[in-house]
Amino acid sequence: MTEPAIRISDLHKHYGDLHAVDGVDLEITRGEVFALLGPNGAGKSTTVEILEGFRKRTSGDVSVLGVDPHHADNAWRERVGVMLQSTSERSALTAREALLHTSRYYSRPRDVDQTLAAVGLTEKADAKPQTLSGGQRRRLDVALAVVGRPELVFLDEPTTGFDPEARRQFWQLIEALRVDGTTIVLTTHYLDEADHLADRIGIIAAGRLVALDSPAGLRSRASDTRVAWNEGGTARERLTGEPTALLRELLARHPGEIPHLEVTRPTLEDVYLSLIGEAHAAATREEENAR
Ligand SMILES: Nc1ncnc2c1ncn2[C@@H]1O[C@H](COP(=O)(O)OP(=O)(O)OP(=O)(O)O)[C@@H](O)[C@H]1O
Repeated sequence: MTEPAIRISDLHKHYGDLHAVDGVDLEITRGEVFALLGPNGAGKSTTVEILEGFRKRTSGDVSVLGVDPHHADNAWRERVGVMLQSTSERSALTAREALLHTSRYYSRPRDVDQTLAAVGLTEKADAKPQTLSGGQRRRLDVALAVVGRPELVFLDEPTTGFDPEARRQFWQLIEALRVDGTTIVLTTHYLDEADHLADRIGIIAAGRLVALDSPAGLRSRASDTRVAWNEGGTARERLTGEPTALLRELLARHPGEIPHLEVTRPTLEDVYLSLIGEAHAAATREEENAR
């Protein structure tokens, strides 16, 4: 079996009394696109920064591309792409110059102009970062993270501030990286993004991994489908685990069209919100028991 890209075992990070990461176990396979979701303050960035080698852990074992990131050297850095939050903000270099400069640190970099095109910045190649919009600057940050052709790339909230078209373009870039065999770890607050891109999703709440599954696997945890229709001028709605049986019943009652029929499968957002709600309820119970 090949070594996973990332292996985390019983990871803890404490800031004083706060357990920002509270016993996370996780393996991410090579070539996988993995999305880490969770509410603000859940511990996503802390976890990712430990994996990037930028933050010291309190305890636990971490291996990234076979190396403990806390003791990583330049050879390891070359294999790992990191999207820093708006690194490009205060650069005196143009977008193309910044990419060229960064690409020189790598032995097999991507073509700079192709990378600019992949993030939709060709027209802004000669612009200085401070003249770019927030979304464009973030696209440059993404380009800087991938120009070195890393084996593994960390993208922390990569599409925050992107317009819908830029987000679709970013999704295409991720698909292209996936085809290249790049392992991708991204954090996001956009559930549709995780649903669209990720092979697996990890949901983290209060420093603990509360779910780990494929998008389809997560969606299937919500059993109830919403069926809405109109009966005798009154809007009706039912949540059911057996929508087909309900539809048969309705068809028998309505020989023609069922008026205003709507059948809605639960979304990933429904499942996410219910998991986060359960995690908060469990944390509150634990706190009360500890008192
Ligand atoms: N340097 C620090 N010192 C003290 N507490 C910190 C520090 N960095 C983060 N925290 C706390 O640790 C917790 C986890 O923060 P983290 O940034 O990992 O969350 P996150 O899931 O990335 O949130 P967001 O979605 O808002 O980016 C938060 O309660 C935060 O306030």
